[in-house]
Amino acid sequence: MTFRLEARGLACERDDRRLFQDIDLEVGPGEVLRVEGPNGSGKTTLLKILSGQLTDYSGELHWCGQPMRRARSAFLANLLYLGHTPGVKAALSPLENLAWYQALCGERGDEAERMAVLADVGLHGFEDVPVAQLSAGQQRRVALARLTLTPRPLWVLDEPFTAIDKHGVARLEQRLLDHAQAGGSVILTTHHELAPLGELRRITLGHRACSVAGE
Ligand SMILES: Nc1ncnc2c1ncn2[C@@H]1O[C@H](COP(=O)(O)OP(=O)(O)OP(=O)(O)O)[C@@H](O)[C@H]1O
Repeated sequence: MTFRLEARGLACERDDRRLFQDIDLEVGPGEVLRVEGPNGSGKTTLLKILSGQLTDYSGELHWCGQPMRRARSAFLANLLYLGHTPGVKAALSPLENLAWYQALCGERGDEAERMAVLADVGLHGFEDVPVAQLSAGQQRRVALARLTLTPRPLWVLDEPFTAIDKHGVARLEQRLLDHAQAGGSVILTTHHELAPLGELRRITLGHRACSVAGE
């Protein structure tokens, strides 16, 4: 699996306030990049830019050496983005949510697969309960089930550990590590202290100059 997301000279302003500037980064197979910074420093904004959801920025984004505007459909076919809210439909059950995700991705899947993935994220017995009746951590787990259900090489995850219990955190850390070791890559934000995650690099927002460092 060969792929590379590159950003050169990224800068973004909101309401005449510069959030970040001069961001250069590259992410490829086996790599994990953690975006750090205090509340309001622009982490979510940067992740939305890197996942092709925002276009009001300056600088350049390339996917596999091609400008993003030309590579967009190939890029999106390789991307799995999970936002800082679970993004699940409250009126639907976990099973129905996963079927809906699969339909959005143009996949049919089957119910046995969805049941197995939900059991894997600790939702056995809750498959048919409306998501509105699940706890915050259980709702997050429905979203996290997509990591297994919709295999994609590049994961962009905004605060994926939010509301997850201690055991779930350890499972998710292992899941991120396994993904990187299998040749995938992860860009994430988290206020949670991470266990060692292979090729972890950090980019820190919230200073006049942004910094990128290895572990
Ligand atoms: N659509 C928008 N319009 C105007 N301002 C925005 C918009 N989106 C974000 N902002 C502002 O940009 C700043 C950065 O927001 P962002 O959500 O990227 O920060 P963050 O680092 O992810 O914060 P947190 O750690 O609290 O999640 C905030 O001050 C926010 O109010």
